[in-house]
Amino acid sequence: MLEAVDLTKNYGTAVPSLDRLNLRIEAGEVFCLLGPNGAGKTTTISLFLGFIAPSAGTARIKSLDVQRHPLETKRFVAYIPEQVMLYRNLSGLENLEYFSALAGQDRYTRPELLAFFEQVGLPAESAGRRVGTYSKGMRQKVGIAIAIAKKAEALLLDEPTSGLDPKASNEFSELLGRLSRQGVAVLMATHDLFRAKEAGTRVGIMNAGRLVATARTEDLGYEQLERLYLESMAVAAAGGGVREVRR
Ligand SMILES: Nc1ncnc2c1ncn2[C@@H]1O[C@H](COP(=O)(O)OP(=O)(O)OP(=O)(O)O)[C@@H](O)[C@H]1O
Repeated sequence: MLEAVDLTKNYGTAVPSLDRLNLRIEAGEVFCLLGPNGAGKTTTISLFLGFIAPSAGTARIKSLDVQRHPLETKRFVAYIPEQVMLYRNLSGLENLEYFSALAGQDRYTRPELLAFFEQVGLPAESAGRRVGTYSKGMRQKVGIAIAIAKKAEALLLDEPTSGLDPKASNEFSELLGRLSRQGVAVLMATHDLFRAKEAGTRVGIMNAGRLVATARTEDLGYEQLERLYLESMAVAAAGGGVREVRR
């Protein structure tokens, strides 16, 4: 569903920002990308979104090369950054209507739009309110509602829960779980090991542009994940392949 084959981005620096990433995320998986600042997480997401072109290798969505099929692949994918970009002066419902229409969906009726709102746990009372009055957690939920309305088959998220309180963050993770159970492939970059363990089906740890370890979250306790993360920093410095941790 989401596939990186030897995906590389080099801005002309000594160390590539992304160095031969090989990764496959199937429909229904939530893959959490962990790693320190500058590891290459946002670069990976930007390549899948076609915001930047790879120096080598391929990013594919539903087997289509993102570079060769920019319009088709954009239709399949939804993106939720740290701050979901919405029109502050439009209501939540108007934003939802606008962005789903932009994604090529037929116009939804008001009850249909309200149903998307309800699905993501946004109170019906807020639907007609200006987004400028929403909390961050509410705006992130509008982002998920847009992904659902857009019928996205892949969801890319870059630190979507940063700055959310634990309850909002937990609700957000539950929504991701629900989307994945409906067959959406999810790739989420995060610094939050706890959230990755809770929300993810798999984790990948990056450092200095390289994917250095992967594991299924069901195979690791939180403390083991933290240990793997810390060990991965040393492994990256020493070089080598991807460490796949299995129970
Ligand atoms: N336009 C650019 N020109 C040059 N270098 C860049 C550019 N964009 C990113 N980089 C470099 O690529 C590397 C990877 O950056 P990236 O933003 O992917 O890291 P990240 O893992 O998302 O970090 P963070 O956790 O801080 O968001 C960094 O060293 C960064 O400085």
